[in-house]
Amino acid sequence: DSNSMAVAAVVSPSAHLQTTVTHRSPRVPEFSKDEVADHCEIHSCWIIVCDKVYDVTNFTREHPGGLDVIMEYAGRDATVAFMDKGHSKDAWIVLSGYYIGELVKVSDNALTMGIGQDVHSLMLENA
Ligand code: HEM
Repeated sequence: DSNSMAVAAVVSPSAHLQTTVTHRSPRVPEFSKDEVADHCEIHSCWIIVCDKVYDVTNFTREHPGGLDVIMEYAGRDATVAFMDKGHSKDAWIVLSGYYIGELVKVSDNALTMGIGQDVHSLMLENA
């Protein structure tokens, strides 16, 4: 029925704007901070950069800057570290190859109240 259909504008990792029709399930996978945090090991290493989630498991050993600096951020937000190092455009392209989805957005209200991710996790748990 028409209620279960939604038209969504989705920005793909390659930054092409697409209009797509979805049937309740979101087109781009979304992960909570807790889900990302579960992937903090050498055999499964996810990181967050600019609210996007990357599975860099197969890259850690190839990283020109070394395995350790990435593992320091395994399961966590590496935005500041990644930016501070001043990675090249190539590094951003390499990173984009490991994109798996978006970090869940928290409602503006929750953010304004300063509660953020915690509230969203509770909502998911009680859904
Ligand atoms: C996980 C995503 C990451 C990717 C895809 C990535 C990619 C790269 C690439 C391609 C280079 C080669 C130089 C360049 O192109 O800029 C590089 C170098 C480097 N990266 Fe990363 N990097 C990542 C995360 C990090 C993090 C979290 C740190 C933490 C500080 C870091 C620190 C460095 C350092 C220090 C170098 C310089 C190595 C050298 O002396 O040549 N990288 N990275």
